[in-house]
Amino acid sequence: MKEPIIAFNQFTFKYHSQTEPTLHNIDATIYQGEKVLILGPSGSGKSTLVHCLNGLVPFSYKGKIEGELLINGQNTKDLDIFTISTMVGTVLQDTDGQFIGITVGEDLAFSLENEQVPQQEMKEIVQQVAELVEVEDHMNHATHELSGGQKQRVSLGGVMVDEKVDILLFDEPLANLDPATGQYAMDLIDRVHQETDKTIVMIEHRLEDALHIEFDRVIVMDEGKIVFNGKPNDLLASDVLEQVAIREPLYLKALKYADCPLHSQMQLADLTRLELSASNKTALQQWSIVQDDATQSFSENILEVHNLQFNYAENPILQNISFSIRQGEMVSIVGKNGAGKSTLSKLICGFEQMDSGEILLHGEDISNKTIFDRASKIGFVLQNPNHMITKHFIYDEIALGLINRGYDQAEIDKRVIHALKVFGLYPFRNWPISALSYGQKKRVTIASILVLEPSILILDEPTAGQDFRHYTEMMTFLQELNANGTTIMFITHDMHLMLEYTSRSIVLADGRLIADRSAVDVLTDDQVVVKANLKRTSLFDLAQKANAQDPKAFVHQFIAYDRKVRKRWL
Ligand SMILES: Nc1ncnc2c1ncn2[C@@H]1O[C@H](COP(=O)(O)OP(=O)(O)OP(=O)(O)O)[C@@H](O)[C@H]1O
Ligand SMILES: Nc1ncnc2c1ncn2[C@@H]1O[C@H](COP(=O)(O)OP(=O)(O)OP(=O)(O)O)[C@@H](O)[C@H]1O
Repeated sequence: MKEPIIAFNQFTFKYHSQTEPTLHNIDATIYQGEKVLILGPSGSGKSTLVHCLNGLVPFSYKGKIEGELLINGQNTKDLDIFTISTMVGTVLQDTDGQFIGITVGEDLAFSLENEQVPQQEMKEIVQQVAELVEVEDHMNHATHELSGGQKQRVSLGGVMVDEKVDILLFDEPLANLDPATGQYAMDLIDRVHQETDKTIVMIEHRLEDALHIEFDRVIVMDEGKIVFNGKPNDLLASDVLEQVAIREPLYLKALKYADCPLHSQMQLADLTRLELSASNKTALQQWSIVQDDATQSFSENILEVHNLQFNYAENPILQNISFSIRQGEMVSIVGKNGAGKSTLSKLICGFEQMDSGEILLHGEDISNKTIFDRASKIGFVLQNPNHMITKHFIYDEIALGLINRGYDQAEIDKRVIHALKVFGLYPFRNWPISALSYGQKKRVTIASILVLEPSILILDEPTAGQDFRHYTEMMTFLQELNANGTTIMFITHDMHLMLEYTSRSIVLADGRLIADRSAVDVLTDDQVVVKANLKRTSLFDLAQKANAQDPKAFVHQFIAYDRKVRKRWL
């Protein structure tokens, strides 16, 4: 039997600024070398739990602790943050808060420098790790010049360099990674685990992607309490995930919709090993075919991009990009980390100036328009909410754009209160933004743009860091907005989101547009999938495994049925 490495005993934690504890009576033991996944809806206390483990609670985030937390048998109340950091390494949810070095190379070398590792050895280790996380071409780049996914890779590399820590904590390591890199990151974490026997604790909303590797245990949290602590297959056979509104792997949801009972012996956590009986297969094949593929017709182009070219210094970032968006469309922009998706959005909104090409809005060239001018027509929601937020209180943040545009107080109140309600933020309206979870902050930033009622809305990964209920609410809200005439473009790494909500996908790889087709067509074209680091949805694989006649129709059927079921939540 392995030794306990982490033990929460009747552990309760209350932030000073809160009236109620965020964590209640947590009892959980994690053993040396275990791989544990922590799930839970937004605001359930997952990050707080992780912060207790790495010492940020109570050293940076003050509050009151009751009960005890032991790491390696030592009570954390007797330890300082430096000692904790020698035992626990963390990849934070917001990677920007974590970078120490100015360049990628310096950042990766930081912990080795602290340990006074000889120069030559340090260089070799840093090079090796940079190659592992595929950032070796960016060693001299400043960390703020990286794309979201590249930052995530450097953070992963940062903890892997650090050989002395026994426990590795990952707070949503997949949030900004493209699907293929996400799988690669999970494999990498698994490999580090196999080679070092470190204890791995991971928080991840993308359950299906996390289950790409085998976890020993899953802990599910809800409202600061543990509601499940057991094997992945047992969890997947239970209805716990449904109760706390966490998205189950799609292939399992499809089995449930087709009335196939799930048992933990069916190897539910791994689609490649999933055991389907003959009757399961028949049930899936008979899944009635509903084509909801009504082709929409759109009128004029609202946005046109012609031969756009953009370099950062000497580096070509976007080359020869041309596409158009029609009034009323909802389009996804997908592709590899660093492909240029965020840069493209910044060029459209005027945060960067293109080197050549043309951008037309309603047929008019907007190249000379300022960011402020463009912002009343084109709303842009950044990937990282902390890059957008400037105010202390939620209400003020959402009202800011309206105040800048000179709306009267009554109109401001009306719009802000409506947005607070729609985004589930009304109960928190008087809170400081610093007391919100990452997902909650993200919703504040989207609300702050939507109150301006732009005619095109561009969102950079709107659902990253959101739990499933908020994901559904957000996407339903965007759909309604779209149905009422707002044209929407969003960047996403979530393949099912792209399939479910957008009729058309623009695919970028290495600065070039490599496909502009229906989402289903994109995801069934293996060449495009490989080139742009995308991933087929598991629904296709399940349909094939069940010998269903038409896997595409199976996916459509799932989307239509699932949408009806989820409408009941709203
Ligand atoms: N620094 C803080 N000060 C005060 N309260 C906080 C602070 N950070 C978090 N909280 C409170 O703790 C609750 C849980 O936040 P936490 O970040 O642990 O949730 P989470 O499960 O990780 O959510 P998400 O999935 O959205 O990141 C929040 O709803 C908020 O009320
Ligand atoms: N300020 C900057 N200076 C120099 N290079 C930059 C800067 N910002 C981004 N880059 C580079 O431009 C390329 C495109 O970045 P961009 O953020 O547009 O990618 P992305 O497709 O949105 O990626 P992700 O999916 O990881 O968010 C990357 O190689 C990145 O390193």
